[in-house]
Amino acid sequence: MEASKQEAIVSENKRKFRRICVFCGSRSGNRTSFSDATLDLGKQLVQRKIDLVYGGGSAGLMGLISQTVYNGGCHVLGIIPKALLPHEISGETIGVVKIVADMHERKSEMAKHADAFIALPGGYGTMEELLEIIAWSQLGIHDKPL
Ligand SMILES: C/C(=C\CNc1ncnc2c1ncn2[C@@H]1O[C@H](COP(=O)(O)O)[C@@H](O)[C@H]1O)CO
Repeated sequence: MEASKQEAIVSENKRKFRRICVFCGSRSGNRTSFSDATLDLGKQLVQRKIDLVYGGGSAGLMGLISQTVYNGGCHVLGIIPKALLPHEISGETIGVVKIVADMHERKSEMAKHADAFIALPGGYGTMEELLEIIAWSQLGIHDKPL
């Protein structure tokens, strides 16, 4: 095998986080710093060639992070319960959208597909997702960084 190919594989394997799950608001919130932080994170993911796993919504900070990562050329996987499709997705979908049965399956799929979790500002939904993923860590259900 060529040395350059070998180096590429080694550096790829060294890269710990290939897909990060981001929990964030389905609204933009009332401070521009929320959108600024979301945009910064999206750009960081793109710069580090890290793919995004998120809740699949197209509005608010969820829409902003997914659009930023997708436009930057990284893979975006959105996971959304069927019942929420008309509420959280409007217009064209971004990246790959996986439709699941319910909220629990959504969280479990998000956790399965990600190597780590990051929470940005959000509402009760974001808080719930973050707390559950922390609780799963405490219970030993996963050992992924958050
Ligand atoms: C029904 C279950 C849990 C209760 N609630 C939620 N669990 C997971 N995700 C949720 C819940 N409520 C809303 N969400 C989603 O969070 C996203 C951000 O919402 P925010 O309120 O704007 O922060 C959004 O996609 C919501 O659908 C059983 O497990």
